[in-house]
Amino acid sequence: MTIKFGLIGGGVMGEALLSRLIARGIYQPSEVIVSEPLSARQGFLQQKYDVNVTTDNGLVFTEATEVVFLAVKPQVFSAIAQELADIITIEISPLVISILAGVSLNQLEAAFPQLPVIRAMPNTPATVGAGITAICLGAYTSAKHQQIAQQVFSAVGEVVEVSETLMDAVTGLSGSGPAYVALMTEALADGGVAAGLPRGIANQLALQTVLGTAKLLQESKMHPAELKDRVTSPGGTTIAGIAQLERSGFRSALIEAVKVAAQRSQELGK
Ligand SMILES: NC(=O)C1=CN([C@@H]2O[C@H](COP(=O)(O)OP(=O)(O)OC[C@H]3O[C@@H](n4cnc5c(N)ncnc54)[C@H](OP(=O)(O)O)[C@@H]3O)[C@@H](O)[C@H]2O)C=CC1
Ligand SMILES: O=C(O)[C@@H]1CCC=N1
Repeated sequence: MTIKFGLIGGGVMGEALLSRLIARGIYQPSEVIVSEPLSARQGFLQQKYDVNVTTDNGLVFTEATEVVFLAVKPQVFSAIAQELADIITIEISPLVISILAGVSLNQLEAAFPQLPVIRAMPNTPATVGAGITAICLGAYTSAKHQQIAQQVFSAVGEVVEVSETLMDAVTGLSGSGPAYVALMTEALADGGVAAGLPRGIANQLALQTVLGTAKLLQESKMHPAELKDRVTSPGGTTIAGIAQLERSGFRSALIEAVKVAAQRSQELGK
């Protein structure tokens, strides 16, 4: 069978994408090739998903007819671009989708001359189909390429299209955001334990509070400030907790975290 989808880098995000694309039947396992340096990881991916595996990134480019998906760390991008320089010819024209933080369309188009390129930023909830991905289109893309990217990322959650100037901000917010929310969930549970709850119950209460609040905000379309007002009884417990969060700079800490992560994304592209 023809190989349609090539993945370079079968790590956390590569596997998240791969698993959903196969589970949803968007690509058959035999239509997929994954390039991975570690043989143990290769074996794992081959056994779990029944896909073709290789250590040869060039083979991924020459075999995949529809999409080559780049999911390596930004720090190895220039080495990979050099390695592939002789392979990129006008005879091959897959859509290149990169999820590398900070790596710009200019850099991608310089590495893959004349090829259609899409820069994207998904996030880890993609693993359970609850991700959100921002995409921006390169100069050689067509409506067909946009449609392919929409289909690929819709398999793992929501998709938004943004201008490239916003991609670092997206990375600082939704790309890195799952880690901030995980940290907050852990801290909420720790607070519960400090207040006397058993660990298991504290974890369950913290997790369902985060999940339920997100669901309520999404389904009701309520502004977060309105929800906060609804929870705070005059002279009650919540306003006491919020006053402490404000004294500790909670909101400003989150704002600064997103800004610093966006700056780091910019630096990674240099
Ligand atoms: N994790 C996240 O939440 C998100 C990550 N991203 C972006 O996704 C990319 C991948 O991140 P993530 O999945 O977390 O990282 P991982 O380290 O889990 O995955 C990268 C994979 O690439 C492999 N690899 C390393 N060098 C090469 C090479 N020369 N050729 C082929 N494969 C190679 C690694 O193998 P080995 O382990 O053997 O080195 C590893 O399996 C990054 O660019 C990141 O910016 C984007 C959105 C969210
Ligand atoms: O931490 C990182 O660099 C990557 C990009 C977004 C999430 N993880």
